[in-house]
Amino acid sequence: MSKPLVAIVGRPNVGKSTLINGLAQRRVSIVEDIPGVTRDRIYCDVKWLDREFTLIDTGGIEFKDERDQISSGIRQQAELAIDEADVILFVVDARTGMTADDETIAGLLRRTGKPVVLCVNKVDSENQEMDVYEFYSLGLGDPVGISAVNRLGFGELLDRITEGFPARTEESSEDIIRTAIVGRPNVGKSTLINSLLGYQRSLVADEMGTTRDAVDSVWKFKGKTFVLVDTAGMRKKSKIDEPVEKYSVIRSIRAIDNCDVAIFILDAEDMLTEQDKKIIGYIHEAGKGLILFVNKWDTIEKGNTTNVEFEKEIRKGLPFASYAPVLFGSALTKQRIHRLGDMIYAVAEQASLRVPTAVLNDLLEDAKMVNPPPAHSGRVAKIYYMTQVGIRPPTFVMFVNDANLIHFSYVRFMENRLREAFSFEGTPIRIVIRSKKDGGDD
Ligand SMILES: Nc1nc2c(ncn2[C@@H]2O[C@H](COP(=O)(O)OP(=O)(O)OP(=O)(O)O)[C@@H](O)[C@H]2O)c(=O)[nH]1
Ligand SMILES: Nc1nc2c(ncn2[C@@H]2O[C@H](COP(=O)(O)OP(=O)(O)OP(=O)(O)O)[C@@H](O)[C@H]2O)c(=O)[nH]1
Repeated sequence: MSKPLVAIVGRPNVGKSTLINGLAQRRVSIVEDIPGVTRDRIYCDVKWLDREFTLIDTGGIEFKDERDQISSGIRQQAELAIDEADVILFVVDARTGMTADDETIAGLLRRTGKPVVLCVNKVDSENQEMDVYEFYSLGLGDPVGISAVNRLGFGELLDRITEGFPARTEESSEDIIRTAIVGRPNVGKSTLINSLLGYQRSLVADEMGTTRDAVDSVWKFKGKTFVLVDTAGMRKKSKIDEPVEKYSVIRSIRAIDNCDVAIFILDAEDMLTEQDKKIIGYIHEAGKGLILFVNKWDTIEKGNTTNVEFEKEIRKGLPFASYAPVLFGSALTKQRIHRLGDMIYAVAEQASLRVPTAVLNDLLEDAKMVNPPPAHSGRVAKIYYMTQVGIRPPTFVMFVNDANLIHFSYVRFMENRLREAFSFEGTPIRIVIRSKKDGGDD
């Protein structure tokens, strides 16, 4: 059930971004413009036949360091991918031909034993196909020639990437709620899990960082079963100047992909960082339930309005996730953590809520009266009806005469109406606008 992770590595300018954009499926999200999230996209979901995976551009995750030499940057990138990915997609450039950096990366990849798909980009026409052959000497198997710009060769490339992946299965184990515990290093993830479980887990010291899935913990609470998916312990020993945070990003993404509800932990002493916003943006875009837990609340000197002020500050930084409940507490002293079980359960329920079409259309009629959809260059938008097509997250389709006439602000207005009526606390919702020729049936 875990969605495989594919990491792209390669020198700058070989066409990694172009390839990612070509492979990405457009996510249907009602929030189109999340600051810092959609602009530098570091991941995307790819579906191919009955397989799916998450594609990560490790280059996009890398933290810039002025003094960093290019080639050491590449090495870090590649090492990161090696540690975390199920398959590595190594992109080289047919136009420049093989370079010393390519050989360095290939050397690293060969030693890992992980599956590597060697992708030769910029093979734009048939008479360039010979350019692919020189890359055999990298010792990484048959190279696949593609042209990312022209979207050529994608079928074969995707076949090769997904060769060993499991076929997608429908929802499994309804009553277990998978809960990802996410947050920067040191915010108290492990402490929280231990406190929830009521005992100290013996964490296996795994220097290779490969067996973390084994520490998912089963937590029983009020007759319900939760699986706590841990992302802690990301720190690698002994490597000097290791940018710790970049490890947490990939681990977090993997845990989020496989959860129903994510608890994002903030440190009461540091508050929101850009990195936090990115990860929370990812939770939102992935359509997962979200609870914000402000930990280490025991360390804060409190006045009457302290948590109101904190909450305001957090909400200001996360305008797209205003639906997420915020809880203040302490994993160490256990203050308020007993509330988390009920909260997780409530959020999971909200994410699975189904609203009957008749009820939705009553709501729609009301909404249209309060705020008729505006005309656009002389044309009037008509909204015919609305229906819910999915859960986790709740997803609605609104049928209209012309989707281009429905402005984003109107979608947001509808979202607000839906939330006023049904709450959907803790879960994103999606509204898809679809054009229909007329109001008649079909
Ligand atoms: N001819 C040709 N050019 C391509 C192809 N794919 C990408 N390019 C060009 O190669 C250049 C680099 O592409 P990017 O996708 O930005 O490369 P990148 O690997 O993401 O680069 P970094 O962000 O620097 O790591 C751009 O000018 C692209 O238009 C291709 O299939 N054929
Ligand atoms: N005062 C206080 N300290 C806490 C609290 N929760 C955790 N800590 C301390 O914060 C430190 C880090 O806690 P961990 O639980 O290891 O944090 P983590 O997020 O799992 O860290 P990584 O494994 O690095 O990802 C430890 O020293 C904890 O004792 C809290 O609620 N209050």
